Amino acid sequence: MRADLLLGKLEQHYRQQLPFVIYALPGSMMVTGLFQHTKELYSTTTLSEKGFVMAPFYNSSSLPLIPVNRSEQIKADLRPLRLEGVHKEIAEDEDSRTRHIALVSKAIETLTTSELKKVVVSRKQDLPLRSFDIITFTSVLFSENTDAFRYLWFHPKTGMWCAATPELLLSVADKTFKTMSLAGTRSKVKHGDQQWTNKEIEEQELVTQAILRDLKPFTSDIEISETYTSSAATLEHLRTDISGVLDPSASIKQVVDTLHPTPAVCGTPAKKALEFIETFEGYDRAFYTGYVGPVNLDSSTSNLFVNLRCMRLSNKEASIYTGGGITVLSDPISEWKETCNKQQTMLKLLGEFL
Ligand SMILES: C=C(O[C@@H]1C=C(C(=O)O)C=C[C@H]1O)C(=O)O
Repeated sequence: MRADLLLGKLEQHYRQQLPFVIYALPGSMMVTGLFQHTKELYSTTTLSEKGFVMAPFYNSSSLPLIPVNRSEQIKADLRPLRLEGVHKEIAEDEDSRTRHIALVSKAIETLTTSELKKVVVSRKQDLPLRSFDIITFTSVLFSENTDAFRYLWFHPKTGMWCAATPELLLSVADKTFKTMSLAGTRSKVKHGDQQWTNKEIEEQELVTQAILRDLKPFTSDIEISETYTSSAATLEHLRTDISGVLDPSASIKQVVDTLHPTPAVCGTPAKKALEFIETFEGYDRAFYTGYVGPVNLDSSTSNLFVNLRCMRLSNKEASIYTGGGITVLSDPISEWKETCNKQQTMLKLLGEFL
């Protein structure tokens, strides 16, 4: 019943172009929806309000927020409405391929001749939709990739965005925190039990070290897991879990501002990587590689995820955003393929609308 109620509310809000967000934490089919009463664009500069935040990649002091006290909150178990995605191949776009390979080659050249050690480069692919039905789409989004954090956000000022992201940026409950270092990508089917290459091991280690360095001033009792293989849809990544205690004086915003953007989505040194991205990537990442999630909800816990395996949607078009970390050991053609593989997570949700 609650599931029908939630989806009914969603359809009505979308028809009226009223802001809403629905989301589910990794491993859960319990979906929370926040349905804002008016079209106003609320924002936060401190992450101290209760609500759902949607932060862009590029530094922005004011972050879009759907506040709990301006919304109706509905929770529902979406298990009864389970719906599988439909796999549909799309043709490789030659122009995008040429452009991405040139971008990766430029990155490798810059890495060899400067102090830049890693840079994450990305692309956006626009796909026309034959039709779009928000209820079917939502059912598939929340049925697939249940290990990921899934959300669907709509605001008339930002458009509609969704993701099924495997990457936690920061979760905080009672001053204890969790985060992860996630990098290195390979296809699950192809590699089976094979070892990871040095390129991937080094690339992920760079991310772990940067996170530990950035957290040091605010934290104590840090625990670091072994680095292990973690699966995300058809892909696998290298992952290290990091947890500990936040200093009583540290605010979530302070910690997030030092972590974001991590070298998993930007590079290292961060400033140089950002300069490269701004100069050569050639498009606006908008909310891709920003962070999203509930803040100060459910007994004051916050769960922020990196906005990956995401897309922007309208009734007519989907724009899928994907990228990958480049080091001097990268191969441009493999990097192109990696972005195509990463697109599969979102493509499977679009299946019947393409
Ligand atoms: C940039 C993306 O993913 C990030 C980059 C990875 C990589 O370079 O191997 C792996 C996981 C993510 O941290 C993306 O999915 O678009």
